Amino acid sequence: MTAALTARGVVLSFGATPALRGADLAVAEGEIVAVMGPSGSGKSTLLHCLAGILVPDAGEIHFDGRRIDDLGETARSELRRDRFGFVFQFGQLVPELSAVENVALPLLLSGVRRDAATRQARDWFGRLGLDGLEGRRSGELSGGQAQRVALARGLVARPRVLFADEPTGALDSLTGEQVMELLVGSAREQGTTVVLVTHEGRVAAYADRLVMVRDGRVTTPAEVTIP
Ligand SMILES: Nc1ncnc2c1ncn2[C@@H]1O[C@H](COP(=O)(O)OP(=O)(O)OP(=O)(O)O)[C@@H](O)[C@H]1O
Repeated sequence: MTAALTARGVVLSFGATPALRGADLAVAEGEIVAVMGPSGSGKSTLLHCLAGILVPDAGEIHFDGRRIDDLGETARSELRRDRFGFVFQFGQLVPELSAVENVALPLLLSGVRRDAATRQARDWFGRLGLDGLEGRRSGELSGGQAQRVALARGLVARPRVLFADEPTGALDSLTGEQVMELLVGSAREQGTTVVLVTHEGRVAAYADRLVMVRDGRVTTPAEVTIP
């Protein structure tokens, strides 16, 4: 297996609160990995370390064979902009922008010209069943529609890795499943590796593999059930 993304012995505390205590995870190229575990166990912190948002106190993060946790802030933010996509629980669309402008944003930030960025962004509306909603602002979209727009924004720049933190957490189960179908379908189509944090078993079931985070460490589900 070629690992796209690896965490080795990652330790991180917030002040006196330990969040990760030696987390190890290797995610293969194109793999969709679900991360589950109790509240406060360190799932989001692990995702943020893998994505170069947080810098571990100890341990290493490697992406594409290159160590990334020791890069400076600018290099890490360029890496996030050029190689990674993100979808969060509440979509976090920019409320002042239209749906299509939100989707085009990552392309514009990467230097794609506005007309080309808008064209590429528009393509996603048909693919995700959002035709006709291009001009709406986030306040004029349902939760499921807003999350599909957020998904389009996360994938439009064809990231190598999509980080999804509770992408269905604010949706009812049917809408959540529709979002997951689109997320997984689109990621597979473009070969995007996915790290998916979720509380829901039925959401995790879309992944190729499930790992558990407990007390700041990664285990497999089998290890958890062995007494
Ligand atoms: N910014 C922060 N400042 C202080 N403590 C934090 C911060 N972020 C997380 N923590 C603490 O670190 C630990 C791990 O948090 P994390 O958010 O990674 O857990 P989680 O498994 O994602 O939880 P949840 O499922 O509730 O979202 C928790 O004890 C949490 O309170």
